[in-house]
Amino acid sequence: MNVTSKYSDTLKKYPFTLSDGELTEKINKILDNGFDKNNCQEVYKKLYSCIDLTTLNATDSREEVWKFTEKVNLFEDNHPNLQNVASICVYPNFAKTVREALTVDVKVACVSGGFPTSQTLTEVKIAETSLAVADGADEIDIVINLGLFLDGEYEEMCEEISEIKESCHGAILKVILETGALESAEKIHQASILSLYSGADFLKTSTGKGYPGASLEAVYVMSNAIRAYFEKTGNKVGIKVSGGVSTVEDAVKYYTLVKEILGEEWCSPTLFRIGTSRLADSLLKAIEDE
Ligand SMILES: O=C[C@H](O)COP(=O)(O)O
Repeated sequence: MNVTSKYSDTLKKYPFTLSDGELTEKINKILDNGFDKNNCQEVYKKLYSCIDLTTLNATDSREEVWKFTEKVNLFEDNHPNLQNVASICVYPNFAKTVREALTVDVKVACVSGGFPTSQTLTEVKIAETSLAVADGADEIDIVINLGLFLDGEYEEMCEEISEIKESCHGAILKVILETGALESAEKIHQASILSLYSGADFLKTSTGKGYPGASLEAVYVMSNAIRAYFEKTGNKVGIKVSGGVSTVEDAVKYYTLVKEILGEEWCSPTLFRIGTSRLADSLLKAIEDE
């Protein structure tokens, strides 16, 4: 058996049969039953602790990233009863700055691998990842090679992810599917399965750059892929919702889908994250308003 058929065979073990109409119906049913009970202060607090607080601007500088980190440091003095965000997510050239500035127990996450397009040489992706980890990154967020995936070149796509995983040297690897660039729910399902079998510790929806961000459909499909993979292998992989998540209502909807599909165990920063540059203040306001 050659390697290409290995990945095609893996996909055959995870058939996808939902029509778009059925997908919408299933999502609506989960939200009708679960949204109201999750729309409460306890969940808002949990959601805050699941945030990957993100700054990914072309204009980011060491000084700005340092100030960004200081706000996270001060959070615990100002909100002694709340759990801090899970991580600060930056470009890899700021790993050292965040690591040096952090005085609280929050992870350093770096986008890598030619983020956000993933259009660079594998060797560059590996070097970028190793250097970010050496500079203090605990977590690495990379995008799949979308061109390879859409061309059906699964072997090359998966081998590259596995090689980058090795260059993480134990850091958590989040694999971004860029779901807004995929053509169907079935493609999102297939990209999920391939990424899971390539060593992803988290599946992540979107980069927040250039394509539509997270959607309920994507999170439903990815959560079900993670569940099916867990049932077959016993491996628990996390899910990160990102790209355009800015309202408390949207965050609670995503939480509700993940909780109903994957269960309570997935509802903590170990297995659930929201990557966002905009949600934190709204969530904090909702916590303080209640
Ligand atoms: O990885 C996280 C995303 O880039 C954040 O996207 P956002 O700026 O739309 O919240």
